[in-house]
Amino acid sequence: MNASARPAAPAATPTRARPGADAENHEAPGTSAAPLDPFEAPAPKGAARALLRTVLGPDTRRLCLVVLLVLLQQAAALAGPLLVAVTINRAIPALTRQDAAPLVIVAVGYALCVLAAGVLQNLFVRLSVALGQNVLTELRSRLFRHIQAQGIEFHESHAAGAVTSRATGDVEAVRELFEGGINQIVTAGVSLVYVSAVVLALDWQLGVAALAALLPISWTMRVFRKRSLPVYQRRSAAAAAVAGDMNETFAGISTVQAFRRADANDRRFAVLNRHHRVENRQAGLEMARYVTSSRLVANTAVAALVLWGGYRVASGALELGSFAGIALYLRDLYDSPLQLGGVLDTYQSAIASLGKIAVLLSIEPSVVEPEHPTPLPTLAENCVGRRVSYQAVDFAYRGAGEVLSRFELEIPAGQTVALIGPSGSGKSTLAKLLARLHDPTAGRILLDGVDLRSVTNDELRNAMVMVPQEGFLFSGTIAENIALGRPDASPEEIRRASAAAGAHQFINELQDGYQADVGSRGARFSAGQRQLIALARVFLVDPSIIVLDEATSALDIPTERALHTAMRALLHGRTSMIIAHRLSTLQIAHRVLVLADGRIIEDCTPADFLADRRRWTQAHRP
Ligand SMILES: Nc1ncnc2c1ncn2[C@@H]1O[C@H](COP(=O)(O)OP(=O)(O)OP(=O)(O)O)[C@@H](O)[C@H]1O
Repeated sequence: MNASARPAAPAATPTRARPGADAENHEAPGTSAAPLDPFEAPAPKGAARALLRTVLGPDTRRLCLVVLLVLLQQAAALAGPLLVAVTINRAIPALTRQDAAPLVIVAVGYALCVLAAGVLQNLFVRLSVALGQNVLTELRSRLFRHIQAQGIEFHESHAAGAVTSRATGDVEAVRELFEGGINQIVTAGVSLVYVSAVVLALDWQLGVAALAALLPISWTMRVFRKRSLPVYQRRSAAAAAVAGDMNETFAGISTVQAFRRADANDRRFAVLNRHHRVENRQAGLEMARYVTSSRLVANTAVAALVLWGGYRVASGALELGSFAGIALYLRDLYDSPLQLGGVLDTYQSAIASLGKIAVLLSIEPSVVEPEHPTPLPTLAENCVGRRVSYQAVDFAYRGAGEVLSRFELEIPAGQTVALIGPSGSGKSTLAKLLARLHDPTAGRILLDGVDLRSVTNDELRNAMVMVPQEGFLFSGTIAENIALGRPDASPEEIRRASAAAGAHQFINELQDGYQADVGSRGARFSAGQRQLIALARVFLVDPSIIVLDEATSALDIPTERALHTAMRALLHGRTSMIIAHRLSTLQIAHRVLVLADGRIIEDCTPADFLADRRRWTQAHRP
């Protein structure tokens, strides 16, 4: 359903309905009853990490190398305070005894450490960026393939924007983690272990006290993690709702403007946008609370340790150098968890996003490739059509009532059937089942005796083409658009197909002919021209079965005539099902089926049907 056609208050998809409604009712989003839609389901525990493991799988060796580099880099980078301790405890007393060697060794060691830390850091960043890019590329490819493989049901029931947001916005959150977050997490983790060991080695008593202060710091971190995960999940859903609303509105901008929906849309968008702001602020507040409380604990601990350490030096229990080294290390020690907390924001966001990506990737397509395919019988000579049989077909859309019940229909090979009937009578459902955009809930549909579910996608692609009502043109040239179903077609084949469809003349009159750019969604062509291009596509594929949803837009008489001539030529000998929106189209058909409430109420010839034109009006009465 289009944004513009939808009433302002309740939204069509759960993604959008929830945030809007929540913002108005001041309820916590996500606290309502569990959603039926798997797309909206919370990620199962561990799903995000499991997904990360599978995408990181091929890069395990590179990952090990990154870890090794971090270990070495941190050892070099954190050597400074240890060298200060050695300088005070050993090198300076040696110098007072005229022995400069220890001081020179410490100075050279320090310089080497600084150099090594820089070089290793550079290598580590390069490797981890490459690793991150591999993960992101793999995630995007998986998502694109998976979303594209979903049945039409999935796409009809989810706002394109919400799906796109998961494929772009959520991947973006993972990108942030890989482009800095992981660096910091790994560095902070390694530094924590390393500094703890050195501090304990310098003075175990002061070391134990310093480490004990890590407990309250890590407790504040755990509280933050627990509180922030749902906040980040809600923020991510709110962002998806905003993206979804924008996407849908702009996709249907002509209807928005035709129905003067701009103000109503502004109001609805304002609700979603406010909700997004509230969730964003909430996430920011969580972060601020964490930073303040953990810093307070850390600074109090440093003050207490310096006091006790100073007292131990004065009493001779601790060397001055060791005390200085520990004091210098305290900053690194307490900064590590604080730093970890800082990047936890990125980490939590990324894990929430990975969870949502994992949920999307776990949704099984409603129409799947057969495990044990059956090939379609070879067509007899001079026969281009195939026999179609609907046998005891039941069908219901997800979450909706039954549309077809024990539906039976036989279409002999080569017959053109026109479907007519009031809106909602099941014409499109019947056509979509034949094109295998959905599978029957029960019963089966056969092509020359073979169940559609047993035919491979490759074979089906060549055997059947569905021409939707709106001839959608993709960005690119006209030639590329005509060759959509057969990208390997030669320019001559493309020209012949468009000539057969009656499109050659107007294409030829364009400045760049077949190389003309179609522009945004083919807006530069009339509805009739787009239909002719759509028919040319079908000529090129040369299928045995055609399912055609006739365009409803009014065409002028010459274009309609051209379209009918093209359709007559295209359908000749093939089995076809046309959802007829024009009385004149019935003349192309061999048979007319009148549907009502998912049943055939009349099965007759066009001549019989047309004998009484009033029946057309009756058949189309909603
Ligand atoms: N995606 C969907 N989800 C749920 N119900 C649907 C969906 N698509 C169609 N329906 C319902 O199935 C029934 C048959 O719809 P269908 O689109 O097949 O009718 P139609 O005869 O083609 O109508 P129209 O001429 O208006 O296109 C209707 O009650 C409709 O509301």
